[in-house]
Amino acid sequence: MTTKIAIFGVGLIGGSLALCFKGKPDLYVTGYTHLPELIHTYQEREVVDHATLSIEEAALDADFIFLCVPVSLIGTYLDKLSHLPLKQGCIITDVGSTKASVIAHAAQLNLDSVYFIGGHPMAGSERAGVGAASALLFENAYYVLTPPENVPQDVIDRLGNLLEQTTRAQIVKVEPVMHDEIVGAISHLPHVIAVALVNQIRQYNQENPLYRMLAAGGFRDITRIASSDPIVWRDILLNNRHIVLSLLEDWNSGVAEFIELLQQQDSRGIEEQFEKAGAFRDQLPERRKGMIASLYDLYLEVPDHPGIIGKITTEIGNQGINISNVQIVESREEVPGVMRLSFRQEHDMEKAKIMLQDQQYSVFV
Ligand SMILES: NC(=O)C1=CN([C@@H]2O[C@H](COP(=O)(O)OP(=O)(O)OC[C@H]3O[C@@H](n4cnc5c(N)ncnc54)[C@H](O)[C@@H]3O)[C@@H](O)[C@H]2O)C=CC1
Ligand SMILES: O=C(O)C(=O)Cc1ccc(O)cc1
Repeated sequence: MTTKIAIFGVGLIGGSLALCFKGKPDLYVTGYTHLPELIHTYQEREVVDHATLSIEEAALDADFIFLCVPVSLIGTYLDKLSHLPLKQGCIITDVGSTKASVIAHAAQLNLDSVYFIGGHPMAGSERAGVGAASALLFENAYYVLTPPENVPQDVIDRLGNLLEQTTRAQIVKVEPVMHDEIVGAISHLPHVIAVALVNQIRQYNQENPLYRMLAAGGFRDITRIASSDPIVWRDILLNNRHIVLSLLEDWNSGVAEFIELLQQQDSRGIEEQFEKAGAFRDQLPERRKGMIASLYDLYLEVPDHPGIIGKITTEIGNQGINISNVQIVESREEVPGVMRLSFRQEHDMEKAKIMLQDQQYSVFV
């Protein structure tokens, strides 16, 4: 029997889930959008089996409904769905980056013979929209579920099994408030810091453009998440503001401690800060996808020939290897330029490296 899945908001996360479900035996995916112009985009990109502007058409016969809209809209769609005669046993879930307020909202609704289970795939990227969606996004990542106590285990398993089998993520159950505290610290706080840091440098750069010119790999890497979607992040930060505010106070204390160490020229104290941080960081799991995604970079020397960038990227594309980003780090006349190719998957980077080395390029990881 066909299992019908409705996705509300086929953007980065909704589109990636749709790509995980679509084409699997006995799964049929309908994408709902509020924007007529997106219907064509969904169809052209073949992310869903069917696209619709009608909430009823998407929801009424669905076995699973995934709410993949910005956090401030999850409650709005839950309200709308709660007034519809949904299929008995239907599981509604969301992918929002905060959980406590969504769970509290759902608990107040009169959901008759349907279930709500909060969800949060702990993987993503700084990009937004269906164009950035990928079936591989959640592979080897954690996928948090926050089921309310009154949801039977076999219902939780139904959602967990669907997700594990299609996304290849690992399901973990976490209590919603604890989820928001931990995710606040490992994801929301780093996003605020990255944005504040980039804006600090942006101001210096207005006086002197050498700042941007000289900002190389390290700065770019630690600030990648500052390019995240403003609407999605406005919603996340406002929704989790009490936790983020408390984390920012702790951050201020950490900065004040550093100021003091520098004012006192406390050499040992500065060393200790690096030692403690390094020891903790070295214990982070290496191979698993974390909240903040890695990019795998390859560098290669390229002669300054017209068309060379197109040639290299096309050859890599022809091998079915996905490039996430391309940048020319340096290119001057008479001097070979250095091209940086970034990949989301380590195995893509490895495949590209071997292919380029076979073609006699100088390649560095
Ligand atoms: N960006 C990331 O890496 C991650 C995001 N999330 C969560 O996933 C959710 C979606 O975020 P993304 O996919 O990143 O954003 P996105 O911007 O790529 O997708 C949002 C989708 O919502 C749709 N949408 C916007 N307003 C709407 C409305 N009024 N009615 C119906 N649809 C509407 C958009 O058309 C788009 O398809 C958010 O709740 C976010 O917190 C969760 C994990 C990772
Ligand atoms: O770009 C990155 O690495 C992220 O941090 C992606 C991300 C954004 C929001 C989430 O709730 C989870 C993951």
